[in-house]
Amino acid sequence: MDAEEIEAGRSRWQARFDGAVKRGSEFRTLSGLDVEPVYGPGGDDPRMARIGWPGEYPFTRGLHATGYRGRTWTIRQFAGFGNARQTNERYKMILGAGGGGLSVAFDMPTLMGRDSDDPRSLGEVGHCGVAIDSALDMDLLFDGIPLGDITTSMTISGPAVPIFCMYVVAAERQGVPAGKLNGTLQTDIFKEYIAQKEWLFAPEPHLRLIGDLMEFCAAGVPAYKPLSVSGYHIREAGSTAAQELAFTLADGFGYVELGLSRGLDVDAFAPGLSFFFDAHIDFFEEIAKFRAARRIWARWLRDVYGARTDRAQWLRFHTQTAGVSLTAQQPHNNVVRTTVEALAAVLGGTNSLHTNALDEVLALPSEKAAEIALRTQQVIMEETEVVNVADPLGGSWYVEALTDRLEAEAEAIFAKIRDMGRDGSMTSGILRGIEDGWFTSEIAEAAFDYQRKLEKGEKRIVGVNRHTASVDEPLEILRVGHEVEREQNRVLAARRAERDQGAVDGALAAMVQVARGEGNLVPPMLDAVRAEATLGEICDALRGEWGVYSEPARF
Ligand SMILES: C[C@H](C(=O)O)C(=O)SCCNC(=O)CCNC(=O)[C@H](O)C(C)(C)COP(=O)(O)OP(=O)(O)OC[C@H]1O[C@@H](n2cnc3c(N)ncnc32)[C@H](O)[C@@H]1OP(=O)(O)O
Repeated sequence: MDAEEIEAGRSRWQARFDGAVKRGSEFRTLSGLDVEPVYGPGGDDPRMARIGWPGEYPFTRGLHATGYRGRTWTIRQFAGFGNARQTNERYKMILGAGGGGLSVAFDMPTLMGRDSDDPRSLGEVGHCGVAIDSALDMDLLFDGIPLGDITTSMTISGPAVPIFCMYVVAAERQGVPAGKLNGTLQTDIFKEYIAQKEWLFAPEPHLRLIGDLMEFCAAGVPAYKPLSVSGYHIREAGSTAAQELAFTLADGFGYVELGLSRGLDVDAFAPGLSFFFDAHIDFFEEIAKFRAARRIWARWLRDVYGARTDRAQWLRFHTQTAGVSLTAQQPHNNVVRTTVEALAAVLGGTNSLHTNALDEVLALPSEKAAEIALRTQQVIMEETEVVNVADPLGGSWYVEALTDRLEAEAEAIFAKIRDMGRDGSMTSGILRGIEDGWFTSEIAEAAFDYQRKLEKGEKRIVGVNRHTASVDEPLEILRVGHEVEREQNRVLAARRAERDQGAVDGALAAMVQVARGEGNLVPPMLDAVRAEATLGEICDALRGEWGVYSEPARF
């Protein structure tokens, strides 16, 4: 790109910047030097066609001309344990301490669409997240938290749609219509088959449910993001950065194809697709990964899927620091790891961020550890001045080269996935890759390779294979007692006794009727939830219709 074109780009950026709302008017270094909102080349730079300016295609440098001068990222700490009341208290603590949004962690029975009193739930209720059995639990979870004023993320994929319905019903009971809700539901079933392994049904009925949800939200809940396409679980299962990038974006393309196959307008539904990435410990590689992700997504959405609006081309993402990088040995050092990873996410332009607690490798975070994790973000946001300049590493020879390299790696993987399918679509390739165990074995190979390097000492972790002597004291960790399960089951039994069983049975039967045919499942599911049908009952009714899915055994 020649100097004239670069100057034209700079003027477009300037006009956008001037017209946008900023958080302040003076942005300086700690010692008082004025800083520009963005930096670019002084003259000719052939890389500029790929890099561009913040706020314009291909969005390598961020979605907004103002970067974090317009708005800083959302501090969104993932939290949930015990019952809805206990978690509600933690949310109030997070919001009181400056958290900007909420993020619900559900317990294992809920994630698998089982009630707390299901025999399979024994010993798991409230352990890795909060137990939610019915809309009444959702009411308690957000008691005193106005759902019309806050964005809430809910991390659940197998039973995402019934949980969404409970959220909508809890909002209705607060007097907030569905159309006013803003937030995110994970829903990403591809990554369940690929990495996390928490599905309910075979891919086909799951994709039908997701299509129903996309359709429902595009029509009536416009600000809501019904899908958060996740690379986090893929990376945490052991993938490389390039695999995380490529598998996640490929999954995203699969959901775009799903929307298109339902006859939806890409400019209407694509803004509802958001992303979720891992921020691992290799600082520059992670920054490059985030920048490459935005660029690839914008290009594919525009050139392959025909999106015309910026919002449909935007890749918005949440980041969580890498759980797998934390160590049980010398756990206080985890604060340092998390800080470095969080800074990478911020320099990569994350829209929302969770910082892990130092004890998360041992248990769910204690209140003190959760506070330190939150304060870590606040130190970065308030003290370091990194929020003054958009994409501050843009133009770095190293970061730009890594961004290009990751993009090229991802493109090669996309081609492989497409080739695996029957019809050249990404969806067909993904489904084939799932069926053949291709994704799982690619990730396993990468994880094995890393582990071998760690054991040979080629990769180093402080406290694990380097600098192991320590004056560690045991940490006090959060324990969820079994009385939580007993109490949850007592309350559930009482609710079942009090509700109108005829209404529940009728609503479930109506929902099954739609499941058997072709209508949208969200409205009848909402009715079942309003009648106080439980999560397990709703999912069991669908299991009765669609069966369950078992992964083909592979050696
Ligand atoms: C590991 C664990 C497990 O499985 O156990 C998990 O999965 S935990 C998984 C946890 N997952 C999550 O927490 C997912 C969180 N995801 C999200 O919150 C969303 O999907 C998100 C990534 C799009 C972030 O949404 P958000 O509301 O926090 O932030 P946004 O970036 O959308 O910003 C909010 C509004 O401010 C606007 N805005 C932002 N920055 C600017 C700026 N500089 N100038 C002008 N406007 C701006 C945005 O356009 C938007 O408005 P407008 O809307 O009008 O455009």
